[in-house]
Amino acid sequence: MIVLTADSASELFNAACQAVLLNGRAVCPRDMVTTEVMGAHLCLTNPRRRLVAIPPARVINPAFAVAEALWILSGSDDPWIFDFNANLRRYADDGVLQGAYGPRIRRWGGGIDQLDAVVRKLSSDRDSRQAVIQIHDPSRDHRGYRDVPCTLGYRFFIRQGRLVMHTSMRSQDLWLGFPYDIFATTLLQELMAGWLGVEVGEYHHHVDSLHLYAENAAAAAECLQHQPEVTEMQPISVAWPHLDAVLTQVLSSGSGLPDGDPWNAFGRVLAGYRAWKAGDRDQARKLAHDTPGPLGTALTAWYDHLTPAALTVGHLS
Ligand SMILES: O=c1ccn([C@H]2C[C@H](O)[C@@H](COP(=O)(O)O)O2)c(=O)[nH]1
Repeated sequence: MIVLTADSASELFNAACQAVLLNGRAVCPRDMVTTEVMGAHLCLTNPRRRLVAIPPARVINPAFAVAEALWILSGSDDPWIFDFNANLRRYADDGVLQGAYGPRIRRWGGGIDQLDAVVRKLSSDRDSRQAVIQIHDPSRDHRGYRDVPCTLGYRFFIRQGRLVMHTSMRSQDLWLGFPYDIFATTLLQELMAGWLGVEVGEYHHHVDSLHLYAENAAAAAECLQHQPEVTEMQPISVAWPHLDAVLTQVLSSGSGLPDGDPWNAFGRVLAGYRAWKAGDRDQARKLAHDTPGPLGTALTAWYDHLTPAALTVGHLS
């Protein structure tokens, strides 16, 4: 069991890499060698410091981080997400990621919007311990699909005027999964805090199997030689009744959102990445340059890091 606390996702990521490399044991599920720590409690004290960056050892694709977070929040399982990360296609059955979180969060059992349920629960009982979002679904997750959700669920608590969030994961790939998962979950936490009219509190990430695949172990060790980059994203919010309209706007074109609005920055990052994939490198770099804050810087870093070989095989995370 490891317990780590940090003020930024970058520092938490580096501390977790160190802990897994030092204490991990080899296991081989699905015939893939990993180094694993059983039981990890990772606490992020400032959830707006959600971007993992350990340049040059770990550079993430912020466009995929944004795209995946919005894809989940919008309740989607649409394959458009593969445009932002071609690797995900490998986990699809019938062209769809059967473990997609979005439909489970927004339409559990075909109808229950669990975001709405949490908003209502904590609005009516501020101290409640019942604000749960369930993701693991035994009626679907034992059917043999390739994609079984790694996240079991989320819990939310208002304590000392702040929204504290807990996530439980059965399985976490520290290298490929963690930077994107923590981006999405802490964005959900911040939006939920806004819906409830409270500040953002601590974020707790509980993982059963925290692992590094053998192919990423050397890169994880390399991270320990570099300083974690600490950045903080500007506060973001949207009124609960407007969530779906804003998501649709950002995901379609991003246009019409005011400059300086963090949703506008999300739209630019998505548009920039689409331009990059369409081969318009100048426009892609311009959009990254014009995106204020750490997201724009991270997107430029991602473009700089891409190699021609990586592009040809579509290996984009
Ligand atoms: O949100 C996710 C989804 C998947 N994974 C990783 C964890 C495992 O390495 C792999 C799924 O494999 P199984 O645990 O299902 O065997 O994907 C994550 O880290 N985060």
